[in-house]
Amino acid sequence: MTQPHEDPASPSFAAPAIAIRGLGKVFDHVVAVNGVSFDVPVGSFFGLVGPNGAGKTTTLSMVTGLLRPDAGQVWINGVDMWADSLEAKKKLGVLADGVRLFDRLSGRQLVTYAGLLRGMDRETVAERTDDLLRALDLVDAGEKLVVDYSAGMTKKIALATAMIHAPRTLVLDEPFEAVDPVSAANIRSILNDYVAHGGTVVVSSHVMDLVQRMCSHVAVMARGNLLAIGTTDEVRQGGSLEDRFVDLVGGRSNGEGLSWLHTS
Ligand SMILES: Nc1ncnc2c1ncn2[C@@H]1O[C@H](COP(=O)(O)OP(=O)(O)OP(=O)(O)O)[C@@H](O)[C@H]1O
Repeated sequence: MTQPHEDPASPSFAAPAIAIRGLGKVFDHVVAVNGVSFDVPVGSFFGLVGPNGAGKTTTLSMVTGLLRPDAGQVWINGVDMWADSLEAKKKLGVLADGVRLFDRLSGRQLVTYAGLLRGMDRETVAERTDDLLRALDLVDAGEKLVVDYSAGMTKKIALATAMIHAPRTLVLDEPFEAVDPVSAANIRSILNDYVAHGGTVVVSSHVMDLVQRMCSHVAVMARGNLLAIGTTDEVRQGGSLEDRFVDLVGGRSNGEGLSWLHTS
C-alpha cells in the first residue's frame, strides 16, 4: 500500500519518490485540495485520477513547486520541496498543465534551452535533443516555431523538455491529451522503459482504460479528497478501474433534462 505510516522527516524513513503530508489549498473559499497525504513509491508508474475539478492539477502543482501550499508538506526523494526547492526540483521532470512555453523558439531550441537551463553541457544537450525529437516523431518539426505546433505536438515537445536532464521522477499532467494514438504508444513505451530502469512516473489522466493498463499504482481524488489509493489491482477490486471510479465518484446523470436536444 502507498498510504503513509511514517514521518518523512524521520532519519529512519526510506524516502519514497514523493511523500505528501496534509497538503491543502483553498482558492476564494473553494477547497481545491483538502489535506491529502500519500506516498509515490520509487519505481512505480503512478496514476492520479479524478473528475473535472477534483484537485489533481492543484495537487501536482504543489508537488512540483509551481504553487505554494496553504498547508502540508512535500518531499521529493527525501528533500523538502518548499524548504529546499532548488535541490528538490533537480530530481524532477515536469509536464505542467496550462503553463506557457517559450513558443517563439523552434522545438529544437526549446529543448536545448531546457537542457542548458539545467546546467548540462552543450554536446550532451545536442545529442539528447536529437534522440528525443526522433523518439517523439518531431524530427521534421524540430526547426518549426512551437507557436505553430498542433496541440499534440506542443504536448510532445513539452515532454521532451521535461526529460532532457534524465530526472529520477517525472510528473506529467495529462501527458496523452491531444496526442495521436501512434505517438501515445511511443510515449507509453518510453515511459515503461524509464520505469523499468528505476525511474518513477506520476501521470494524471481521465482515460481509465489507459491508467488501468499502464499504471502499477492509482490514487482517486474527488472534491479535493483522496477516495482510494493503492496498487491498481487493490483499487479496482477485481472489476474495471472505470467501474470502480464511477462507484467511488458517483455523478452519473444519463443526460436527464436534455429532452429538448432530441431531434425526433
Ligand atoms: N487559480 C485558481 N483560482 C481559483 N480556483 C481555482 C484555481 N485553480 C483551480 N481552482 C479550483 O480548484 C478546484 C480544483 O481544480 P483543479 O484544476 O486542481 O482540478 P483537476 O482535478 O485538475 O480538474 P480537471 O480534470 O478538470 O483538469 C476547482 O474547483 C477549480 O475551479
